[in-house]
Amino acid sequence: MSASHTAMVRFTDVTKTFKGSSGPFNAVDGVTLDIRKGEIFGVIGYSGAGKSTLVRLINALETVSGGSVEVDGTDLTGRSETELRKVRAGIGMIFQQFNLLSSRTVAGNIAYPLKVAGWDRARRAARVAELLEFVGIADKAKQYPNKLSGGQKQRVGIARALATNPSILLADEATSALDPETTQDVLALLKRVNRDLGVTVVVITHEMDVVKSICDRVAVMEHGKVVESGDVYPVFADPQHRATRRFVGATVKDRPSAKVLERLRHRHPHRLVTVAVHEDGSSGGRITDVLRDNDVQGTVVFGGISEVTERPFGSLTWELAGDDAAIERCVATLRSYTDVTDLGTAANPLVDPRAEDAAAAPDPGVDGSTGTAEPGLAASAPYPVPGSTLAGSAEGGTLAPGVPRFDKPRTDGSTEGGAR
Ligand SMILES: Nc1ncnc2c1ncn2[C@@H]1O[C@H](COP(=O)(O)OP(=O)(O)OP(=O)(O)O)[C@@H](O)[C@H]1O
Repeated sequence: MSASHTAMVRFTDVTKTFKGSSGPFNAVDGVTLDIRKGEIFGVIGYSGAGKSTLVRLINALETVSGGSVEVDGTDLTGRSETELRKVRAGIGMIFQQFNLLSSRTVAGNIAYPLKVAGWDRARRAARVAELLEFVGIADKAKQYPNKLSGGQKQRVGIARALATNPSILLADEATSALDPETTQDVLALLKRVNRDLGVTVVVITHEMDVVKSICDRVAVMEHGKVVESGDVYPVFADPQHRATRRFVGATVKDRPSAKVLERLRHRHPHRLVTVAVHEDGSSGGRITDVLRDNDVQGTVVFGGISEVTERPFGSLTWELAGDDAAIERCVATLRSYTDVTDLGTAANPLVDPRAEDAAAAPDPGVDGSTGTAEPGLAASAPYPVPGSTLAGSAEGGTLAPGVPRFDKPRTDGSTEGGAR
């Protein structure tokens, strides 16, 4: 559904202090943020960043130490338990481990919150049938949770969370225990919950892929603070904070890391430049025009294009060979309409700070300040483009027949021609 600009949740200078083993610390530290009615909002951060605490403040499972949280216009500060229960009734929640009652059937799990809310048997049965249909597991009504797959369990969790018609759904790492294919199915269901039912969805995750797939806007958290927030596409296209660059780099994997770059330079000693492919997806054709007009030979030696919020996103790294002045003219022209990162030549190498940040991305389960693990490297994707040559020996190997052209981005979110 299209989001309005009215705040469904408003955090104003919110702090949550816990007692730690070495004294009090702020798990949430001065957060000011609006989550709009009707949007899918992502909160991303490494383990311990404060995401769960922030979200638990929305349904008053935690209370603020400072600042205020408003839900649909109601300030939660100083409310009685009875008043908070009313607010909570409008908020559903799903969890990584599903939290289903093992002693109840699927139907029994979904009916449970309706029973608590005092619905009579006939109304409960009708609502449960409707929800089972909506989440696509009508045939599993009489099964017990231990007979279900992870994806089916999460569908039960979603149906249960939606039972009393909440206006907000909080999803705390809801796909983290699922395989990639099931993750996509559950994310598609969350999108339907948002679009068809008008529910505002707040997604907590440590995976930028989740944000990339379904979120309208995102907040990046580190050490209790929101370090960056905004519409998902611009955050991907121009990440400002190091933590954001790490998340983006780890999911898109379109830029060669220092190690890969070193190998590329052996095979491609001429000028290397990384050219961003954004929004309208037309930069591919324009690059070849610019090269042709300046009599510069271009070869794609690395790259990846996928989709972010259903728009093309990624970059291609080119080797440019020709007259120095002509190459400078090409780079200047390309810079007039897209982002160009100059990687220099084998003799005069330059680094890409974004690729460096991505390569330094820690394991998602680890706090961002301490990790040093390197994410998997994308194999490069050499493929022919009009007016340019193919890097026969480029990183990552051979040219598969039918490899799509770079100006036709794939829609499955994967790196073209490369392992992910
Ligand atoms: N009730 C509590 N008492 C004390 N410390 C807490 C409490 N709840 C959370 N914390 C601490 O607050 C910090 C933030 O935790 P939080 O669970 O919000 O982070 P997170 O980003 O959701 O991480 P994860 O993905 O690992 O759950 C962590 O250091 C955590 O140990």
